Amino acid sequence: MKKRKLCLVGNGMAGVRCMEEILKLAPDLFDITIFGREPHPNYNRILLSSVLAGDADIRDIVLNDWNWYEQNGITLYTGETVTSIDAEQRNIYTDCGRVESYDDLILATGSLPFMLPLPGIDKEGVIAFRDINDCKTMMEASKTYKKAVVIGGGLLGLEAARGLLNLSMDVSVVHIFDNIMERQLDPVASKLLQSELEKQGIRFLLEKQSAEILGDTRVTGLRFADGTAEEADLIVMAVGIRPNAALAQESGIEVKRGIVVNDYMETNIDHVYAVGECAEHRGTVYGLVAPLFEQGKVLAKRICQMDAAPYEGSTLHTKLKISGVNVFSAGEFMDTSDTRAIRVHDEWEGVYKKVLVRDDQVVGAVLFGDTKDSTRILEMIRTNATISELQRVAILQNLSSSSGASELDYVAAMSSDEIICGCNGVSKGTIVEAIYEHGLNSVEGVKKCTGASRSCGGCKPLVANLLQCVLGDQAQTSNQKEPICTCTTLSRDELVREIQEKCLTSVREVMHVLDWTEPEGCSKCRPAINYYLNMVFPELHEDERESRFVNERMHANIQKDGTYSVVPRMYGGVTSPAELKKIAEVAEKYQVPLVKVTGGQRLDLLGVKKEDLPNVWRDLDMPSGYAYGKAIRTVKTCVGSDFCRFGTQNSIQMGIDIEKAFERLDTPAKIKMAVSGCPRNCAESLIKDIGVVGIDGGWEIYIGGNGGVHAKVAQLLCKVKTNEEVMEWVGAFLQYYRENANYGERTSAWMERIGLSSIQRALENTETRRELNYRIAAALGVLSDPWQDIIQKENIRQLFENVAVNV
Ligand SMILES: Cc1cc2nc3c(=O)[nH]c(=O)nc-3n(C[C@H](O)[C@H](O)[C@H](O)COP(=O)(O)OP(=O)(O)OC[C@H]3O[C@@H](n4cnc5c(N)ncnc54)[C@H](O)[C@@H]3O)c2cc1C
Ligand SMILES: NC(=O)c1ccc[n+]([C@@H]2O[C@H](COP(=O)([O-])OP(=O)(O)OC[C@H]3O[C@@H](n4cnc5c(N)ncnc54)[C@H](O)[C@@H]3O)[C@@H](O)[C@H]2O)c1
Ligand code: SF4
Ligand code: FES
Repeated sequence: MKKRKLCLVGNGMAGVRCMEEILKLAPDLFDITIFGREPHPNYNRILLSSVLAGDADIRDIVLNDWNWYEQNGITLYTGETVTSIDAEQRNIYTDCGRVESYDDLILATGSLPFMLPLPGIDKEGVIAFRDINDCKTMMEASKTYKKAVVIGGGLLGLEAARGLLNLSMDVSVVHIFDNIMERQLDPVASKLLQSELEKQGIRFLLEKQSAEILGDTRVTGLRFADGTAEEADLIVMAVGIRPNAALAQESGIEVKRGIVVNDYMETNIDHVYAVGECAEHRGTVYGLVAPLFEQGKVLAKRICQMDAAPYEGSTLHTKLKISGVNVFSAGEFMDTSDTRAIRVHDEWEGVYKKVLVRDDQVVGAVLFGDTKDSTRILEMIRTNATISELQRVAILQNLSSSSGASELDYVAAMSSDEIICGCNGVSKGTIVEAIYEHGLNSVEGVKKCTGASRSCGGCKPLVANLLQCVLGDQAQTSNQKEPICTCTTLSRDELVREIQEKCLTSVREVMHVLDWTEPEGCSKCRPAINYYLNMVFPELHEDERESRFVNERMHANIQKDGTYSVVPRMYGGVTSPAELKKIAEVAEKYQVPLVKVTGGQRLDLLGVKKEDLPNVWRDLDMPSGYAYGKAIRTVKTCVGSDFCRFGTQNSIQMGIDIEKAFERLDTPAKIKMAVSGCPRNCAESLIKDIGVVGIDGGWEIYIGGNGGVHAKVAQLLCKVKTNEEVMEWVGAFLQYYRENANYGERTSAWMERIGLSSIQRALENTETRRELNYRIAAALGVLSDPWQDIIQKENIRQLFENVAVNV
């Protein structure tokens, strides 16, 4: 039978996904030709945010490489724009003079970024963020220029801003309303997000109407309608998108906001279909991939002349892709007169959750700080589930949050038709079936087979947990190779191995010998390499302060107003009248505006001027508390058996001993510890990286707790009888973490990745613990107090005083 001729205009995410569905259903039905304006094969546009943020490489975001087109017999024309359609003759015409006939035509031309029609818009340095080219322009600009302004505080603008910040630019976000992401978040969540992003270093200019782009040939600033202005070397416009429907309109196809389609993605012209962001369905134009992929499935069936359920529209749901910031929004998010809300707002933990209910049906949700409930709530919205009074009470108190259950418990409790991958609509049941049927044991395998995690990647941890749940130790969830940054293809383990084998002893040497693509590295890899060198060769490698983050270079925490905070070491949180007097005198002498007790039981002198730091340290004459470093921070203690009538162990002394033994030690991420004298746990040992709890006749040691944004309850590592054993196990655990975790990875995340049992297996061997303690002693042996070093050594002090503060 003669194949029908199928043409696709637009080589993007929606069109090519629809083609994949068609090839799955009827691989021999069509002779396929694809036209794409961009000079690339189909790539994952979503991950451009990750490329900009340095978390992915452009080479890794290709979805269908050149071979895929060839293997499927597809003729592909890239860098070629379709300029008109003759629907009567069924011909299309391109800017290269090509004429192509078709039997069926799919339009998937996507969107165009909206550019505000401001005077000066055509100046050099004013761009959108839509494609690989824009991404490259931003990365290039960051090498020469410092000040970026992003116009638009929506999803795209915020992800662009975070990426530019990672590229070491100063970033301001200009937003027209008082609340950012007002299309997805209610005012409470919006303000929480703004505050979190401000902490990360993004500046917000709210309720600002842009009026003019300043500069001669290149942009130098942005002027607002209120007369104020903001300096800018680069302006990124992220104020929304418009369906790219001009080609269709000029060819006589019905267009309103987008190309008008019915429930089968058919336009008003026979044999012409539209899918993706260019299409308007029942008055709605979508700008997220999940609906576009749903549309593609319906169209594929229709075009293959198979029975297809109509496309009836989608529930919108989205997550912001900024690492460390968890934001989810689905369906309705603003309270109305006929909705009632179930709300949780924990200001300590920075968690806000709101679920909107109308007539006992969940119609929307906003989650900030903890988004683990998102799949479950989305399922309720999608299926119009009615909730009982009991469910209403429990809806935000599920397994994932306060009860301390693990991520694995959470995924185990999901029902089989719950969706794991929102972008691609893949359920838990489908993945489990694929794992068994195809013998899959990795996230990559699941991705290839089911499509789960192929788009935004946000569901990867859930897929990994599901694999572990189904396969236990057989699951390969931790050893997938991930380069440490985009300057190299080397993973953390490979880098450490190369350092050891090639005996590399400086950051520069590592970059040179291991063929770094950026000769100076980036803000992600430089501190990481410095840490790995310190860890592998503590005695050989001289710490490279210029590779450290600003707080570690300054040995103090920089504050909002540019001053610093100084936290002296107070072992176990114990002080004395003499010490308190000294601190009070220093605070008075240097007019320290605020003295505060920290969460770790230390005294914090806030607001110290940079130039006063060395003198403050000299006058204090106390060791640094390392409150600024990826290092051993504090050991919090309770009153313990000496004073407390419930105490079974001397927690104060144990805390002091631990702190004295391991102070100053560099670790992949900060380490907080606590010792409680009995299971009442007054020192909150169970939310610390290491928590020690006194019991009758000994101690319990807990690991992997976290009291921050990603709260985690610590898990029991072991029970021991003596104080010496506590020191031995704590030392071994610390060194094992130092040697195996990724730089920047807290113990809680590391443990979630590799599993408690693998740590227990490694440390249960006495000989291993002995060797680990031997190596930690070597690392500790070369450390000295940094404050004293700066005071005593003139050259370091000068260096310190001249250091450029680069946040
Ligand atoms: C930085 C960024 C981050 C994003 N993050 C997310 C996210 O986290 N989650 C999410 O769901 N969505 C996200 N999106 C949105 C998502 O990428 C889009 O919804 C999706 O790519 C749209 O697919 P599409 O095929 O309709 O359009 P596109 O992917 O834009 O593809 C259309 C293609 O058609 C080509 N074309 C247009 N006209 C012609 C012509 N006349 N001839 C030939 N070729 C033509 C265009 O050059 C383009 O390559 C993000 C978008 C960006 C830019
Ligand atoms: N994580 C994700 O899901 C994700 C990430 C990036 C992009 N996207 C998608 O890409 C598309 C583009 O994103 P977007 O953020 O540009 O679109 P958007 O329409 O979601 O947001 C644009 C924002 O710009 C603001 N704005 C409008 N005019 C302005 C002006 N003159 N000055 C300042 N601010 C102004 C709006 O109030 C709005 O908040 C959307 O479809 C979005 O869903 C999604
Ligand atoms: S944890 Fe136990 S020993 Fe420590 S203060 Fe509380 S009750 Fe007393
Ligand atoms: S949720 Fe986006 S890829 Fe799975």
